[in-house]
Amino acid sequence: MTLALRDPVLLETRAFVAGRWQAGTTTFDVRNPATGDLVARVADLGVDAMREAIDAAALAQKDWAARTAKERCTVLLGWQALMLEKADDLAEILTAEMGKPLAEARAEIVYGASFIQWFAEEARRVYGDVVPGHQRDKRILVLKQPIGVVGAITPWNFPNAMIARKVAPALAAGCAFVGRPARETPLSALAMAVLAERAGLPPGLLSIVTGTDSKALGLELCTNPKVRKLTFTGSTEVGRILMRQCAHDIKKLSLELGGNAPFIVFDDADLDAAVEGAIIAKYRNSGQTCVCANRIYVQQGVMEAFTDKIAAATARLEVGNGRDPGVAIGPLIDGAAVEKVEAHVEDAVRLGARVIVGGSRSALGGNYFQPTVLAGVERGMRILEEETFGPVAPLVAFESEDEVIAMANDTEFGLASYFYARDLGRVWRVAEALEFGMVGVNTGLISTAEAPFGGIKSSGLGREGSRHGIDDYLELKYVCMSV
Ligand SMILES: NC(=O)c1ccc[n+]([C@@H]2O[C@H](COP(=O)([O-])OP(=O)(O)OC[C@H]3O[C@@H](n4cnc5c(N)ncnc54)[C@H](O)[C@@H]3O)[C@@H](O)[C@H]2O)c1
Ligand SMILES: O=C[C@H](O)CS(=O)(=O)O
Repeated sequence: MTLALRDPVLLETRAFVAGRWQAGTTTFDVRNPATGDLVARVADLGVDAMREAIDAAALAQKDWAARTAKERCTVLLGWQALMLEKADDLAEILTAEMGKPLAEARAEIVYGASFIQWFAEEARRVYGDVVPGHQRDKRILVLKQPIGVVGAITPWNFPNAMIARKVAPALAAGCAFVGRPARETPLSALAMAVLAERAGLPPGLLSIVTGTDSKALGLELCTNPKVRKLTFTGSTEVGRILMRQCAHDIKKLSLELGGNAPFIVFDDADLDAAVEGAIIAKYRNSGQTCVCANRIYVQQGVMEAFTDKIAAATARLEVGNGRDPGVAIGPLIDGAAVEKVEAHVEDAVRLGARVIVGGSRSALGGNYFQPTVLAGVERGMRILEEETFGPVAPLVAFESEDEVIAMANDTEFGLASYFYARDLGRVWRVAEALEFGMVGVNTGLISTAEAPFGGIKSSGLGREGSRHGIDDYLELKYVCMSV
């Protein structure tokens, strides 16, 4: 498969390790989920390369931290500018390896770049404290210093933005960064490294170590004492493994994990707005986002009207290759993802749910699944208990506010949640009662660099973005000075 890139150098297949592009001795295939075509063969590196990257990061981090915040800011803003300048090529690469529609891929590039801009600016506002002393001869200072070498492991569903959301605060804070992208989607991370090098990031400060041995590469990041923080985005299951592996070194951890977002439509909602929000929250990235509406609760009085509207909107969504204009639902990442979605639908129907729209694999075959609306979904069906990670909207009826709050909170996860209502008292009550890290009120799209993204319970630890995001890459040092 040949990509039509204006800047073909961006399709880099070597790993970026310790300031050098390394081809390694073996490669792994990256294939287009839409067609199965080979996109590239990428360097398949192992633990030795990971150690080399970590060692180089430890050396480069000292000088980087010694630079002024303004100097770090300037380099990061140059990187951000290059990402925006090359957004079309970066989007082509992203769609080729991950499958999402091109328009969504380009939006992801802009979204990723916004984190680099945000934290470039935040770098200059890492303030410490001068605290009134507890004794006449004492002066209390609180310094904020970079934590050091940061290891990062990222998922395939947002191969640019999930790197950017981590590397930006890390570098802004004065840390060094060693990233290991998902084996399904390494090319976006490597293209970002090409631009980082062009932007003048010092050699060794940023490494992208590509390889298929997730466990060994991850274990090195978890157990190498030079790595002082691990930031992970992915499933809760893997997050638990990494948390255990980091325990020995008491590494600082950021975990952005799984979700099971409720989307609640009350009877005082603007139904057209609720449908618009549900379409975005459910079908963005073909349902493959951690904040997708996984459960759609509709108050009984408006269930029929809402069902008709969301069914009509869903039926209009075009399924196809993400490169084709007008396509809203691209392929899922692989066959296993299709099988999971299919199993959720079959389980729900077996237990009494009704297919309103879609309901099975697309006639296109391969990794395509029809956008689907299910009615009559009830507790006990897998589709409500597990993260479907696909284009299926399960509709669940409810009667009262208390009932739906209890159902919405009845999950181990606590990442995103959404609801549509116009009564002000209800908005406050429901927003405060939902046990999630994020709540969208009358909107289905909440993710932005300005806000703290993250969850509670089994959805993870820490926040990415906002003025809070950089704190996870800093250590507080208390200086007690006797004068
Ligand atoms: N909270 C968030 O911001 C967020 C964002 C995107 C995805 N996710 C979650 O990620 C999941 C989907 O992504 P995925 O399938 O890539 O998740 P995953 O957990 O299977 O993999 C994530 C990353 O971890 C690596 N990995 C897998 N096993 C590992 C191990 N034992 N040691 C070290 N690394 C290992 C993978 O290669 C990949 O790079 C969903 O649960 C989704 O909700 C969460
Ligand atoms: O699923 C991964 C991302 O966090 C989704 S978002 O674009 O940040 O909402």
